[in-house]
Order: sequence, then C-alpha cells, then structure tokens
Amino acid sequence: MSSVTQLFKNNPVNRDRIIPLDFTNTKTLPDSHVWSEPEPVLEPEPTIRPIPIISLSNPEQVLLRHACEEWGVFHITDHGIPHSLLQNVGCQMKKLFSLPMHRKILAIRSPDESTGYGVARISMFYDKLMWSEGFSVMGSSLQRHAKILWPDPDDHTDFCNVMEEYQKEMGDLSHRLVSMVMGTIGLTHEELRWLEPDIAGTRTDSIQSFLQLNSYPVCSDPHLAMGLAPHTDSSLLTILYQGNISGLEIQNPQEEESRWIGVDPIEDGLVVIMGDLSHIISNGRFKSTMHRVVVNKTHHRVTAAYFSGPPKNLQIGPLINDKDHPPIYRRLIWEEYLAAKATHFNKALTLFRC
Ligand SMILES: O=C(O)CCC(=O)C(=O)O
Ligand SMILES: [Fe+2]
Repeated sequence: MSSVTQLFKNNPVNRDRIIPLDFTNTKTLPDSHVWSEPEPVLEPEPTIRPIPIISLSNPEQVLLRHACEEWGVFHITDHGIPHSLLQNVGCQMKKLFSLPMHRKILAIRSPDESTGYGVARISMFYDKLMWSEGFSVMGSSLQRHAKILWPDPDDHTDFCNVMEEYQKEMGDLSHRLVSMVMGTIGLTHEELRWLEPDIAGTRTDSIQSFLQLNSYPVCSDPHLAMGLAPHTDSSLLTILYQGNISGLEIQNPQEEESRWIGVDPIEDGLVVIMGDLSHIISNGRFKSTMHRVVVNKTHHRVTAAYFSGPPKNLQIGPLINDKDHPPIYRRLIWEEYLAAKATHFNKALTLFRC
C-alpha cells in the first residue's frame, strides 16, 4: 500500500484539511475557500510613518529598537545574502509548486508530522480554507522529500543545494539579527551565549529553526479569498523573502482598531517579523505583530519564511525585568510554547502570563 493510501486510510476524514486544493485545475473559488471580504488595506498615509527600513551595513540601535518596539516588523537591506541566491530560491520554489498535484501529494505532511507538503499549518483553526500551499523543511527531511518529488537526481540535487545554502545563510543572518535586536534592550553577550554557533558540533543545545516555503497561486476572486489567515509567529524572529510580489499585511500596531497595512517588497530587501518568543524575552517590549497574506489575480506569489528559535531545551523567559518591571511571562521552553500554540493558537501567549 502506498504511503499516501495509508495516510488516507489513517485519516479517513478531513482530506481537504491536509491536502491543498489543486489550484491549477480550479477556475472559480469553491465555497470552502470563500471568506468574508477582508478589510481594506490601509495604505500608509503621510501621518503614518512607513514600515522601518534598517540597513545592516550600519544599523542604528535607536532605529532598530524603535522598529521592534513600535512595529514588530521591518525591512532589512545590505543583509549580505547574494541576490543570485535569492533568485535561485525563488526559481526552486516555483519549480516545486508547479509540480502536478499527484506528485506533490507524495510528500504530503500528515497531521502529526512537521515537514513536507500541505495546507497552512494554521488551517485547523479556521472553518474556511486558505488560498495557499506550503512545504516545510527541517533537518534531513529536505533530502527525503526532494527525492520523492523529483526522481531525477539532477532535479532534486539542484533543489537541495539551493535550499541547504539558503538555510545556512539564514542561520547566520538570524543569529546576527537576534543578537542585534536583543542588544538594543541591553542584553549582554553572556545572557545570549546560547546564540553562539556550535562550530565544534559538540553541543546538544543548538538553535532550532525551520524553513517554510509558501505558495499563493493566482486567484480569480482575490477579495473573497485568504492566502494566510491572521496570526503571530511563534519564533524568536522570522526572516521572510517575498520576491517582488505584494501580499503580506500587518495589523497596524499603532492603532487599537484592526486595520491592515501592506508590507510591500523593497528592492533586495528581506522582511523581519518579530515572534512571540522575542516578545516574551523582552518582557513585552518587542511587538509580535499580527499579520496575514492576501492573494491577487495576476501573479503567483512564492515566499520563504525562516523561523529562528532558541535551542531545544533552553528555558527562556523575560530577560529584562527589575523592580519597576516585574516579569509578565513565566519561563518556558520553545517546544512547550509550540504545543500551546498548536492547541490555543492566537491565545497561546496569554496562557504564559504571570
Ligand atoms: O508569505 C508571507 O508573506 C508570510 C508568511 C508567514 O507569515 C508565515 O509563513 O508565517
Ligand atoms: Fe507568519
């Protein structure tokens, strides 16, 4: 019995909850994918300062801290990731998601797995389905799934080489970013020792991270569809490559009412999204901003989100607190937080409040 057949056998219901729609063969929006109209995007007006852009060649601490505290989302430029690598990642993602459905589902991610092809992980929290498909990569799953997707060694080798190089670059960049942003609130080298790369490969506590590739196919009725529903990221921070197609929106963190602002791509930029763990470590100072993805009529959008987390067994908790600012969250390990998020989704943070 093939593994897919076995999978269906084990999960007789909810096939559509793990297998994305075959978008290439779907001309109109099925009812399962019709959302009530998303609220209009609020274009930044002159009175609203645009989303910060931080150049990593000479980052100003004050600006970086402001970006984390007031926005929780910012663009970075001069990040050192070669343009050619970003383009290759974009091409490989298109190659992956353009495969016929019968091939993609050979690498399907079952509900109790964390890697492979499938619907957005947060789908289970919504009645309606999203106009997107994804591919999650962690550790050795990359080689295993790539071999299933492309029996021809030339194809899977190309895919793996590009993704491995990208993960390595993202690992280095995310370490740099985490220590930079934590430095802006006075955290010392000693307090962030767990960030040091494990050069000797001897530690058992190396950083946990994973790569999520997202695909948002062209949609005939984008106003009725949702690419990725509103959520915050559970990570320390997420680095997003979004090519040159818009779609990401954040809930304006400077307003109480829920209006959405587009985070449009900037030339050679990457987007940094601060996650729930940074919000906890900073004792609530850094925002973990709610974001979502809308789709469009003309362009297939692919994105690569690199989620950076702390070492597996590291206990984290608010690192900046004093008499005037007692800790507002209790200590936890990332796995515990991920488990809470998998059950309570956007309410998970509140469960860890002191
Ligand atoms: O694709 C995007 O623009 C955002 C993706 C995202 O928010 C996520 O994967 O958590
Ligand atoms: Fe996200």
